[in-house]
Amino acid sequence: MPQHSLNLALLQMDIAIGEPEANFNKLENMLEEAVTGSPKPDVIVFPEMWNTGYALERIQQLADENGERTDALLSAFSRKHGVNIVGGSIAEKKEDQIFNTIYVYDREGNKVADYSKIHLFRLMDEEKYLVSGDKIGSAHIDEVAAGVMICYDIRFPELARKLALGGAKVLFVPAEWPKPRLHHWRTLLTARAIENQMFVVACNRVGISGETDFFGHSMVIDPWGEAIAEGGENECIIRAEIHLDDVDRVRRTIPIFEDRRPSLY
Ligand SMILES: O=C(O)CCC(=O)C(=O)O
Repeated sequence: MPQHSLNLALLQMDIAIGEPEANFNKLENMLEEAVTGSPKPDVIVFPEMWNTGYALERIQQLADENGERTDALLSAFSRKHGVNIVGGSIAEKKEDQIFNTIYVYDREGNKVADYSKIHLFRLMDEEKYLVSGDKIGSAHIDEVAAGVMICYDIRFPELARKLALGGAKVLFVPAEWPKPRLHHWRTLLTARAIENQMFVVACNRVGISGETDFFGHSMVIDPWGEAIAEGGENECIIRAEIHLDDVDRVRRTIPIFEDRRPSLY
């Protein structure tokens, strides 16, 4: 029987650019804080590229080789604390290729899904240093069907729709989304929630890296488009409880999935 509610903890962290050691330490501290605080989370989420930040010119040296260090930490932590993890994303090195990849863990420490960002963000030169993934990301978290995507991916409504049509009721979005585009961030996340009648759980970073200033504003948005939690611009843990029945209720109220006309578009 699928779980009917999930307690979430979003680690809205600052990221030290090009310093995996500092970032692993920071993450471990915030993970401890997340599981010792109340309510204990069912799912912990963190931002995009949390291990290295956008140190793209040195990414070949800095990226996690086959994700081994990340896997060791997140697998052990999720098993020890019996918690699901949507592990932000990391710079992951496979042979000489670098991917921007999310790992998802269940409460037993099993890696149940991975997803490498499929839309690389040219404004931040991602396409010059990273290789895009070639599959979409979905997972079951305590039997709840979920989709995962990364940052710029939210500008592609087809992707969220495909995940929703595949059954997803919750969409997790690790991000490093900078100023000045707060209006885009909030609007696009809210639109993905409303049009797909799903929860959107988006975890952004805070802090300044070089000339780029990240505004945080991590959000949990319900299937009616209301923000039920939103961070400010400081490092913090954002907690929220989501009730999965809300998805079915909204989908019954305005049955867009029955009213679609895919033969016409
Ligand atoms: O689409 C945007 O405005 C921001 C995207 C971004 O920063 C990213 O994908 O890393």
